[in-house]
Amino acid sequence: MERLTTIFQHLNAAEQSVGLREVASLPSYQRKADDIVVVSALRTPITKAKRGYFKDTYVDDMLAAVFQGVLSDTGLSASDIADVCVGNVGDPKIALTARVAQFFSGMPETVPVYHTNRQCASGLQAFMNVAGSLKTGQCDIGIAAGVESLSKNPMGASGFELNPRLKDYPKAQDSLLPMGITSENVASRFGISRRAQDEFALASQQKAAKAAASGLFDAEIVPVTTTVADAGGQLKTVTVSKDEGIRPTTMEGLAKLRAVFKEGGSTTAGNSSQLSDGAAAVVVTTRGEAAKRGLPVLGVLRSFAVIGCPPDIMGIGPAVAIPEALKKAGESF
Ligand SMILES: CC(=O)SCCNC(=O)CCNC(=O)[C@H](O)C(C)(C)COP(=O)(O)OP(=O)(O)OC[C@H]1O[C@@H](n2cnc3c(N)ncnc32)[C@H](O)[C@@H]1OP(=O)(O)O
Repeated sequence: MERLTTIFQHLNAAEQSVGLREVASLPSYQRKADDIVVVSALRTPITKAKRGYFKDTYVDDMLAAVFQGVLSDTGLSASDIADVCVGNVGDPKIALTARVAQFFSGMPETVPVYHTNRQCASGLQAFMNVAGSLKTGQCDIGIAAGVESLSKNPMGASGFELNPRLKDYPKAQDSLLPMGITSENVASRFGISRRAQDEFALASQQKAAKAAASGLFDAEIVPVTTTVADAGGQLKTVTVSKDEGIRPTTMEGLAKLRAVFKEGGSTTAGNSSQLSDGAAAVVVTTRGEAAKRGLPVLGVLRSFAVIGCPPDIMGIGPAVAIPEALKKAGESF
């Protein structure tokens, strides 16, 4: 009993230290030793593809930076990590890249690494894969990561042979649509005006600028030292520690931008998600293991849901899946 009380005190202390008390006070919230928790979460800065500081950086270098970051943040030995899963969409060599990154980061060969692809949610799926391994007792501590370099691996359905039978399957054809067109489809199908999109973009820029100016991102960003070629092809060494997508933005400035994907459309460079390069990683374990090792609980897995949606409006995915995830967690909104 005394041991249980001590563990419970550890659990409380860990959560209070990261301000999870409000969540912990929800009626449906019960702490259990086998809860899946995040004890470290770090990312590289997010840079502009093709023109940003990571345009010449290899995918494995970005991944290695976040692997090293979370290992040093937790103080865990690399051999404590029982499994690593990397979410990625665009790198055709990700199976090799992920293994290379592991060695760059100093993790020994005994740590297995694999990858998963659930499109834009690949990093989240990597987290769920590690959570599943923890739940089935395959491992005690794992790393879930995500990485994408649109500089090195541009998006698009070019460069491979398409099955001619696609023409008979409209939804299969829709799966090849560029994200910008799916954005136009969402806007017209759900009546989302250009103004509403620009207002959202402005609010997003303002929130990001405020958070960056007050240093809120600093603790989650791993500065990355890399090389970048200038306009003349000359390589220089830089240490990148800031996101590149945040820029001074006004409604007037946004209103001047033309639609990029469709004549008369409403998706512009200002209200689109930027083409980016970057990586992120979390250390995932159980609440009991975190308490044993004195690691802080930064987040707790309450539920997860995956639901497919029409591919020509794929951007609505979260609107379909989040209610289901909340239902599974016993919450509503
Ligand atoms: C891993 C991932 O990144 S997945 C997500 C990828 N996102 C998508 O697929 C969504 C679709 N988006 C896209 O394809 C691209 O963002 C595009 C094609 C719309 C725009 O790409 P780019 O031309 O590279 O955009 P870029 O950021 O350079 O902006 C172009 C111009 O628009 C203007 N602009 C962009 N944002 C703003 C803003 N907030 N306010 C005012 N002007 C702006 C600027 O004039 C800018 O030129 P500048 O950089 O010289 O100032």
